[in-house]
Amino acid sequence: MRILTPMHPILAAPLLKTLRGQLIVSVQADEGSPLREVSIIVALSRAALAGGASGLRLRGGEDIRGVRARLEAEGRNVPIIGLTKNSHPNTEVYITATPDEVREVAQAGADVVAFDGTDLPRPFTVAELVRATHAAGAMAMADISTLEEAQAAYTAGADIVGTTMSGYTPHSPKQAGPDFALMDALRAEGLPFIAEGRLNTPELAAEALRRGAHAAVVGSAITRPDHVTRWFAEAVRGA
Ligand SMILES: CC(=O)N[C@H](C=O)[C@@H](O)[C@H](O)[C@H](O)COP(=O)(O)O
Repeated sequence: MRILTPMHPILAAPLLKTLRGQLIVSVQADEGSPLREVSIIVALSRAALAGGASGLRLRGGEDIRGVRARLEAEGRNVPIIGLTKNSHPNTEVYITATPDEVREVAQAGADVVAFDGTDLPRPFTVAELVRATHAAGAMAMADISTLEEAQAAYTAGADIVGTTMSGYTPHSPKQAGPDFALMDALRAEGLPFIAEGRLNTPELAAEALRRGAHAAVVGSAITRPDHVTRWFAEAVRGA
């Protein structure tokens, strides 16, 4: 049986309500990937929705516009979390780092803008990115790597945090699996969160929900066949 934490007031927003206990699929193709084409991102997104995803996480204005247009043509209104990556030079912060990027993502059709919510040296504060997001009419998701960053993001006005960056900042633990300790800490503090990062099996995604995640974002295991192939190839070669 699924155990969910009691509904936090912040989660009463209609969009977050529709995502409660649901799977969100991240559909991103990195530069150099054979999948780096808008039409492929659209097809992968439609496949994810056909399989039961309730929301999508997409990167860059082009992909967001492409998927939004196709879904609208089909009469479907699917929640989209949007972000940019590596758009701002000279910073370690690589997920949506500036108000301009926030606006690009929101104007392309994202309902939620995901941005870096870590303690890394950054060109704009989390509060500035929250303000830009709200001014653009979207909800603000801070991608964090620690409990302290989550607390600071909520203080700065974020609507939700994601565990996305755990394992990708120098001050968070590197691990092969999801950061369940971070999820437990967020839950213990009563902070709502979306679980994201290395939820590589259905069991791990379900476990994240049992540990109080509002929703689970899965990317690589569903939409990066090159990564999944590498997991298999390495296992086979090491056998
Ligand atoms: C750290 C970072 O850059 N994460 C990115 C954030 O959007 C994506 O590359 C990930 O695919 C996404 O977070 C989902 O995670 P996973 O692919 O592990 O299921």
